[in-house]
Amino acid sequence: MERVAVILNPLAGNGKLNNIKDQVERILEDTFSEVTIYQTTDAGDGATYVKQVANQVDLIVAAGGDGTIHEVINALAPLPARPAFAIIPGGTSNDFSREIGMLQQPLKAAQQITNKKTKWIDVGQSNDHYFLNFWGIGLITQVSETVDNNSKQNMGRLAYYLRTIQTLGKRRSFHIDLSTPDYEITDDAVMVIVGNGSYTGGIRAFFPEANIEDGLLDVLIIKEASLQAFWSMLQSRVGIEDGYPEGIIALQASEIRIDATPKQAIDCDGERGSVTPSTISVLPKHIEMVIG
Ligand SMILES: Nc1ncnc2c1ncn2[C@@H]1O[C@H](COP(=O)(O)OP(=O)(O)OP(=O)(O)O)[C@@H](O)[C@H]1O
Repeated sequence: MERVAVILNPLAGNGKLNNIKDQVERILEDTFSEVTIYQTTDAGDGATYVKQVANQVDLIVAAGGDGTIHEVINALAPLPARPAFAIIPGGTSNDFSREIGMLQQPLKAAQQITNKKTKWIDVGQSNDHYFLNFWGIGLITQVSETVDNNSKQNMGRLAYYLRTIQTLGKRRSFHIDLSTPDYEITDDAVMVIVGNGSYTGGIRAFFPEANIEDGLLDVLIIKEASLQAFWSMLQSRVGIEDGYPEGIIALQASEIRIDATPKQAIDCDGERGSVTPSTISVLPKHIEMVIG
């Protein structure tokens, strides 16, 4: 692992990476023989750089918030030959960087990358979208939509959960037909979440036991009646140790087909994707990831 491309969003996290990009470069250059920093100037640049450099480097480092990570992984995952991937966290939640044990100070994360410790990790796929953390419909999409930048900067990850309280009053249930190799479920729900990693909005809220190497996705179906109990549980413990409240269906699967009536907008890792119906599958050990 010698040739490294760093795709860096200088605006991420209110510009915090912009001030330290030279230091990041120096840290990486002490270990890797070839380091090039590509700064994004607009949404979409991250994907363009991946396509340009993927077959010329051994490692792509995405430096930015979850939006940048999502863009880079979506360009990387479909390639037939994929360089290794690493993250320098620079945003608000930095969900997947937490999952793989990266320190949250960007310079410390750059230092961790020089250890070249790697792991092959699973990637989730929903139609032609890829996700590292979660796929969701229902309440979770309303939460992502209504978290504005001000709230994010002032309150960070808590913003997602404060918004959830506000959104609880506006929930609307929908009908789902969900099937996996082992289950057929027809029911009403206010939220369906499929997890690969265990972090959402910076905390291990929904899938504390998720494993990114097991070739399985975790599914949670939350019904209207169980929503308040579920929310109380998240607030009180921020993690699920003793099982889920009644009315919540939890299962694991390698492939999930889901249709919803009315159609639901899909959120992948906090970014708006397509709409249902969707086939969600896991690509087992699809990416070699540098871990902390
Ligand atoms: N220079 C840029 N100007 C405008 N948009 C950019 C630029 N670089 C990247 N983007 C886009 O901005 C979006 C948000 O970026 P990113 O997630 O890195 O930062 P953030 O919003 O500060 O982080 P977080 O979402 O964790 O709060 C991404 O979807 C990315 O494609």
